[in-house]
Amino acid sequence: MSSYVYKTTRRGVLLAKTVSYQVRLCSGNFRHLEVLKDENNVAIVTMKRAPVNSLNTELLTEISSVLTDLEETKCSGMILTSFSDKVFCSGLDIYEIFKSKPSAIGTSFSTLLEVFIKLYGSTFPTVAAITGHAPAGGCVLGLFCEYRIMVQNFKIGLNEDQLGFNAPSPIVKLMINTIGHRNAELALTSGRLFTTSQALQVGLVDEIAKDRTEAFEKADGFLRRFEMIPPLARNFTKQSMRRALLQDVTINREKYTEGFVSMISLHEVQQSIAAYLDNLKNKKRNAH
Ligand SMILES: CCCC/C=C\CC(=O)SCCNC(=O)CCNC(=O)[C@H](O)C(C)(C)COP(=O)(O)OP(=O)(O)OC[C@H]1O[C@@H](n2cnc3c(N)ncnc32)[C@H](O)[C@@H]1OP(=O)(O)O
Repeated sequence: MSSYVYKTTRRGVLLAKTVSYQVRLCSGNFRHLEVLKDENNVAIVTMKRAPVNSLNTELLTEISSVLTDLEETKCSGMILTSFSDKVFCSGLDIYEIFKSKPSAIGTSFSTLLEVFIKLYGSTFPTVAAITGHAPAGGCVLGLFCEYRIMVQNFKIGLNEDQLGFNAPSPIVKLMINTIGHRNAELALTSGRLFTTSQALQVGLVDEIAKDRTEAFEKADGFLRRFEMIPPLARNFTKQSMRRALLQDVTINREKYTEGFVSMISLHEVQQSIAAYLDNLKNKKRNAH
């Protein structure tokens, strides 16, 4: 078997071309995720929905159920990453929000908010090893984590305005909390995608890695910071800092979902998405 297994150890992270007997698979049968746990109960959750990890409802539901499993099994930390060395996650599956029924758009967005609540509010430390581009919902997944390490020479950001709609308010708040009001306003209104080094400068990511292996070493380093910190204290502090936003999303999930569906269903927005998709296809054609 030739799949790679990333094994965290006290001395760092080994990238081993092996099926490691010390790493066990998390329970659950996932189509788009690989979930490994090491002997310290650190989980490595790898999204593997080819080609670009677009977040359809199925993938979002799988992420949500892994998060429940990790809480139940008292996971001591989680690294979220991608199978791809080019794309971390391309955001919501555009085909679930383009020319789709309101109910499908609603389910997709509501499931994203479910992941928001569980990942942003997790009791265990979380880190995103961003091994490639992370536009829109891809950036959002990273923002749900506590720390972001991004491989150099990719792009990340909330480019929703380029698609013709705006990022909903809890996502805007998350961005403001991360990069500050001024930077967030400038970035969001222009749908800006930052290069890895620009993202570091503005605080959208916390560290840069030269490649996947270094990203994992740094992710492991982040998790090891908490080895000597009592988990209960750490979690109380985390929850107290995140409570306001978590409560807002939990209480208003339905309202935010309805708002998102209404916005996406607008004729002008659907036209913008169509133009964006054309542009994406043309770029691809011109590249060949
Ligand atoms: C703010 C939060 C509120 C709502 C949350 C989120 C909203 C969203 O997330 S909307 C989605 C926004 N996403 C994007 O704008 C990303 C668009 N994609 C890209 O920029 C590039 O594809 C990417 C840089 C990710 C990768 O580039 P390449 O490696 O060059 O691949 P291709 O562009 O050739 O793409 C391959 C294949 O995948 C399809 N694709 C890409 N992104 C998506 C997507 N988000 N959903 C569905 N499908 C996607 C793309 O069309 C290609 O398909 P084929 O042409 O059939 O091969």
